[in-house]
Amino acid sequence: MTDLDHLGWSETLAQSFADIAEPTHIAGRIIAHHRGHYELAYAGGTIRAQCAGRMRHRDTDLGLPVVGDFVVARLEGGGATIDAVLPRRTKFARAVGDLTRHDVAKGEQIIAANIDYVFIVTGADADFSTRRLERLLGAAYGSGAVPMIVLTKIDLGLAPPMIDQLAIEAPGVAVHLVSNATGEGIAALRALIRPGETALLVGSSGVGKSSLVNRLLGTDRQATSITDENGRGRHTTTSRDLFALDGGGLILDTPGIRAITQWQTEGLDDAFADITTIATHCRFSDCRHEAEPGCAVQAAIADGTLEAHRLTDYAKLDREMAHLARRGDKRAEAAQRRKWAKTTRQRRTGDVAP
Ligand SMILES: Nc1nc2c(ncn2[C@@H]2O[C@H](COP(=O)(O)OP(=O)(O)OP(=O)(O)O)[C@@H](O)[C@H]2O)c(=O)[nH]1
Ligand SMILES: [Zn+2]
Repeated sequence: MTDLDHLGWSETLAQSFADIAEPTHIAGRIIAHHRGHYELAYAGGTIRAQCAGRMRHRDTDLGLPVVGDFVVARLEGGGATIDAVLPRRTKFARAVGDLTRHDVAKGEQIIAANIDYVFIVTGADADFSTRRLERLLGAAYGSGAVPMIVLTKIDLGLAPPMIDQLAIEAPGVAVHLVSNATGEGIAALRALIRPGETALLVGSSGVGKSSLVNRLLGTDRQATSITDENGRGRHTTTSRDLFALDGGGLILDTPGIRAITQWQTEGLDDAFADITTIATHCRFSDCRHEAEPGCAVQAAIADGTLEAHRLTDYAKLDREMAHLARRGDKRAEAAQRRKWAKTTRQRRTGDVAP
């Protein structure tokens, strides 16, 4: 991964670079973001990089670099110093309530940039969470990239209503069937990502994202990111989240994205912890708490342990969130979530609204 074209470099980027770069500058793409530094791929290889001090202390429009960003940097002292982030074509973001960190601009935290596809990975053998799918679709549409659903583990069988359900929940979204165990569908998926294009993987823990990355690469990336010195595994400094595929496409699988399913229900599930806790006892995992048999939430209302208005509020929020997620309006969704979290907090503690 040393050629800029193979990293997704374009005419537009070249123009933006030419507009601001000085003769000592190089262009590169962020392939990993660690606690105190970045890994930068550029024409000369891969190098450890840090942001220039003035970038960290000034509020730029683009904020600090994220994985997938193209940046303007200077090589110095065996490393690189990043002076600017080039304009992002697409950005995958999560809304945040806490704006104290300076990588947070305009109420959203950008997790990955310049992606072309969002692969929503889910196991074909298990039921998926409608709400999670809606959130992921919303975030994907909000990013500007094209969402696609990747059903893994088809060697274990396809949950029969899955395809019909997806047609309803994710209309118009392409569904790809793969098996990381047998390799079925992998070549087709790899061919879909054209040279220079980047696909971001999202999905819950255990759905097979790591296995999918390894399959797409045709090698075990763990073996490439860990050195075995003295028989003990040790992470090297060259770990990366962005991988180049044989066909010229790129895939992005970042730890930041892995936390996504937690934040997506964050706030909401906190505000309605009473209901979500009780709901774990519902007979059906996708229980809507309406008239389903074995609904623990309805039972709790019937025996007086849960007030009926809690469920009414929850259902209303759920409908609104689903609507916003369908519209792909990430910001409105976040505002709505904050509003609800606040209202329910006030209701529960008896505070008076300001
Ligand atoms: N049968 C079968 N098993 C699979 C397939 N893909 C993944 N698995 C298994 O599912 C488990 C989880 O796979 P991972 O690739 O670690 O899942 P992940 O999404 O990366 O999970 P996290 O690292 O927790 O985010 C492992 O035991 C895999 O061997 C598949 O297509 N078929
Ligand atoms: Zn229920």
